[in-house]
Amino acid sequence: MTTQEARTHAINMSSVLNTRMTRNEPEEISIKIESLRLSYGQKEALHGIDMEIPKRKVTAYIGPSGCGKSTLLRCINRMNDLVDSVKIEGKILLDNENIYDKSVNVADLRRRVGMVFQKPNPFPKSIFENVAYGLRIQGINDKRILQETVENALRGAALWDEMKDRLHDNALGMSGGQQQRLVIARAIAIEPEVLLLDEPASALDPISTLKIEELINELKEKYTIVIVTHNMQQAARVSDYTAFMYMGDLIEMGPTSELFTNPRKKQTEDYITGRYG
Ligand SMILES: Nc1ncnc2c1ncn2[C@@H]1O[C@H](COP(=O)(O)OP(=O)(O)OP(=O)(O)O)[C@@H](O)[C@H]1O
Repeated sequence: MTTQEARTHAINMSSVLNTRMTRNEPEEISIKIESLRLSYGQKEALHGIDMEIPKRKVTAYIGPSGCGKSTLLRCINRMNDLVDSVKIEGKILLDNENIYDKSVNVADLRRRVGMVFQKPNPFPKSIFENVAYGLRIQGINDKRILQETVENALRGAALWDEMKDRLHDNALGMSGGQQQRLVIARAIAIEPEVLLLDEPASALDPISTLKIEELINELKEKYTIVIVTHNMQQAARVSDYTAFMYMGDLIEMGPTSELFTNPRKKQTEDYITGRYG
């Protein structure tokens, strides 16, 4: 990219941000990551991350492929525990409790910290049963409670109006964008505190992407949201805070408007102006 192109790119980014205010007031913190190191076998993928994630805000992780965004995201609900060779040191405090403490029940943790992946993964069941799933595995089978929860979750995921007459149809018959909102409804049905979104819109068309972005904006009223995205415009549109990662390190984190218009580190500037990545 030429210097002129980089400048134009930066101007485009700042126009995405032009309605956003710089935030300096202290935020309530939901998640505190302290000296987090993670290795897959002999290879260290996170080299000691310290980060504070504000409550009921959207925090975006950006950075070049392989820098550790998804790995860090998966640490927040201990999904990496499922990888055989993994070794994790450090702490992640969720409301001041270390989620890596031996006393922590991982199933409880995953109820508090829901996750949505890049590819929608509904179960081959009805729309209703997909959303009710989390309640059913908690042993809740009361019809009235299930109906109320499913309706609220579908409303919360902006799907109710589209789906209210199709609740007993198979979820696999929905479009990709609808399936992704269904998976979000499934996640919010059990009222988590945190929602982790790993590139939730990268497999979707532009209109479905827009719907997911609008949804994220609404969901942050109730949930702390952390999103991994490859798309810097998307990070600029949906997030309040952005963390730029590079090769297993957190390079800088700050209010999105500041990070994109006035990055403190040269590596961040090079990345957001498209010089690498
Ligand atoms: N299950 C795994 N086993 C071994 N190595 C892994 C595993 N998952 C990720 N890695 C390695 O850890 C590093 C960080 O990967 P990660 O997927 O977290 O990066 P990322 O920034 O999310 O990348 P992308 O944007 O391409 O998804 C990479 O070098 C990757 O190859």
